[in-house]
Amino acid sequence: MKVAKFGGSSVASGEKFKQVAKIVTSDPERRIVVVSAPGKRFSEDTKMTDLLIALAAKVQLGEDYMNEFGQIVDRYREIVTELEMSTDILSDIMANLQSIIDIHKHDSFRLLDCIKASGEDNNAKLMAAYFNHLGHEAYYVNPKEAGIFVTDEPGHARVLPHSYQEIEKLKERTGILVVPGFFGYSENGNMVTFSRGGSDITGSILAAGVKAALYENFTDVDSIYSVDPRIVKNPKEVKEVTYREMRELSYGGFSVFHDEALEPVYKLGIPVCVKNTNNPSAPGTFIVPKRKYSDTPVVGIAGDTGFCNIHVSKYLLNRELGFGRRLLQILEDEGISYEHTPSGIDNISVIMREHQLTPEKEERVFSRIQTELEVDELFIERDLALIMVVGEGMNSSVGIAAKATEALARADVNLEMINQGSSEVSMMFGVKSEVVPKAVEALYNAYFNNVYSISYTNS
Ligand SMILES: Nc1ncnc2c1ncn2[C@@H]1O[C@H](COP(=O)(O)OP(=O)(O)O)[C@@H](O)[C@H]1O
Ligand SMILES: N[C@@H](CC(=O)OP(=O)(O)O)C(=O)O
Repeated sequence: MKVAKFGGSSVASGEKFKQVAKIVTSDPERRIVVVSAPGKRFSEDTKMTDLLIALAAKVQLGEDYMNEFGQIVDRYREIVTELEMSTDILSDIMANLQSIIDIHKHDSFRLLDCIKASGEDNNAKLMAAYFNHLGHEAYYVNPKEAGIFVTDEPGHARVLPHSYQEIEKLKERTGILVVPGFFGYSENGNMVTFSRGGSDITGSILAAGVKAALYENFTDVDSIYSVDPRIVKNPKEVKEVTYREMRELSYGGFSVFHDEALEPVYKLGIPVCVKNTNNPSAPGTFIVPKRKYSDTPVVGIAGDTGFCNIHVSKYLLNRELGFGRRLLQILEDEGISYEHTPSGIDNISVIMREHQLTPEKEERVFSRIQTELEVDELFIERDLALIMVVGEGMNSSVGIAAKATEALARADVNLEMINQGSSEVSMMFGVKSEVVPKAVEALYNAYFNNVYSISYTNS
């Protein structure tokens, strides 16, 4: 049995629905289909999820929302019309949206989450109806019915372990099962979404639950490339990448696959294949437990913005018992998670996602660090980006770091931070956000086009 997830770009129009149906029905193993909400039809288009967020904002403000409501229904109408299906389903979609608004209009968080989830929910109903329209046995399966239970953290849900036993029961069902991506149900029955791009997570949870032979993730590119194709034109395709490498690359900014989506499948060793809905015969990229990496120690280079760094220094910090713990405790008390903590003898930096540090939190955190830890120096650096050079083969190669620093120096990129974890599967560079494109391009040229002088050898 295979689980096939189709991203927003693969279900953005009636034409794309037809392509999805062709792909699914061409392989009887493709029994579980996960769909996102309709994505962009062209680069300036707006994703359904963003239209829904705009609708929720209007409702929250108590303003007239008929324009946003109309745009959402029109997107579905366009698909239904292109598919030459009955427009009756549009009344169901309108009734569903209106009832979410009526039930949750006084609870902003819940309203936003349920409206966001409706994008995939209504699209899955439409996809199942389309399979039926073509004469196939297919069912819309709500995530509650499928057994996807999650924590009650709107916009950040995590799967609850007992889900997997429930999901396994789907194996007994017949026909094509169409499950909406992006959300599950909390124990008390609320619809709760994963973070943005989270339909990838739904597909992975289902693949793990039914112990699928393969989790296919259909998108709009022929493969995962060694660098974001929006930064470097026609980059090298990646044929195989390990779970560990992919986790680092997704975290580092490869938006093609959600960075939390590997956890469910990697424990069971279920392979993932990223494929193109518009070119399904292309082999795609396989994400696997192990790969041969002797010829390509570096598999990819990723960059992501939106970080900041709180830097503290204190004379004889290294002798002060519990300093790091107390510093991180202050952040924990404010509900802030940190990403990295590079440190020197008398200083430590805490790198975190910038959006977590609201002005009020920043004021409290700074005042507590100052008074409780009595530091000599305390400042924040904003607009930071992290660039990751990733590859399992790096730990047995000499000269990899030298090549990176040479390339960055020649591209006139100032390094704010260098970090290499003990796993040696990645190297991380902190840079200012605005230099990400040139830094990534310089690194790509260094590793994949060999334009710089330093070369590396196997140790
Ligand atoms: N390294 C990469 N390899 C391939 N695509 C990438 C990479 N980094 C970023 N992308 C972008 O990810 C896009 C696909 O992800 P996304 O838009 O979320 O697709 P979907 O609509 O299928 O969920 C591609 O069109 C591409 O622009
Ligand atoms: N529609 C949601 C979830 C998702 O996974 O979408 P996509 O497959 O288009 O990345 C979002 O935009 O975040």
